[in-house]
Amino acid sequence: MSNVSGNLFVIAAPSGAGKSSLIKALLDRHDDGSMVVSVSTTTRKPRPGEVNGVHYHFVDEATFLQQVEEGNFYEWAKVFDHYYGTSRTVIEKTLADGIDVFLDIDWQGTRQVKAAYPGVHTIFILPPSTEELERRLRTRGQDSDEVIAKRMAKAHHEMSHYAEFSYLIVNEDFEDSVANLEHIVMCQRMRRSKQQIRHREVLKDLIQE
Ligand SMILES: Nc1nc2c(ncn2[C@@H]2O[C@H](COP(=O)(O)OP(=O)(O)O)[C@@H](O)[C@H]2O)c(=O)[nH]1
Ligand SMILES: Nc1ncnc2c1ncn2[C@@H]1O[C@H](COP(=O)(O)OP(=O)(O)O)[C@@H](O)[C@H]1O
Repeated sequence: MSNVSGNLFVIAAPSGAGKSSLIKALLDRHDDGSMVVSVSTTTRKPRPGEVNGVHYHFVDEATFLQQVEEGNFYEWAKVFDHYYGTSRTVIEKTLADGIDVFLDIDWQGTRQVKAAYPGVHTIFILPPSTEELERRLRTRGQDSDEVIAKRMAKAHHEMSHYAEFSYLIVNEDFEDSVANLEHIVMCQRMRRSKQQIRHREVLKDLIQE
């Protein structure tokens, strides 16, 4: 167990802007166990290729609402007619172990996390245009026309909350966006370790305060 707690990052975006791909690319670059993405619980049905426990914990509505009652969620919200929530114990334990945690959640959940954990770093991902957003949803090829239409209709509302976030990344060139995301994460890591080292005895020795 580390004596330096991990950083908490929220990454939000309209569906299809690229947040899951960006988080995955960043985690692939840092596969030393120093950062993880939280696996949410949802009542949405799995898409082809999605694995229970890896992409989401897929549950029915009664199970989800029971977990709400039991206070198991750090935050939860209804998005696109389905419930989504973040496990409380996983977040708290992972951060306490010194591991950085990413939450891929919507603006409603972000508000709850900011209230519970003011030190959270919030990042919003924008697509370069509405047309490109729709193109990405279509090329992802995992949602029906009806679902895509619903997601596009909600996109402007989701994007209208961008100013509630500390950082903004326009995901045009994918590699540039991963580099920007990595920069934000590394800067926060350095700030955090500097803050925590300040209180250590060893530093007193080094600078002979
Ligand atoms: N509040 C909240 N939102 C979540 C959670 N998990 C996923 N979401 C959001 O729910 C929305 C839909 O997610 P999903 O169905 O996977 O679609 P995708 O974003 O298009 O891949 C996205 O905005 C996610 O960020 C969660 O645990 N809490
Ligand atoms: N910068 C980019 N340029 C082109 N396509 C992208 C870019 N970023 C992501 N994509 C593609 O857009 C689609 C949606 O990305 P995804 O990560 O699933 O979005 P989200 O998690 O925000 O819903 C995927 O097919 C992904 O490969």
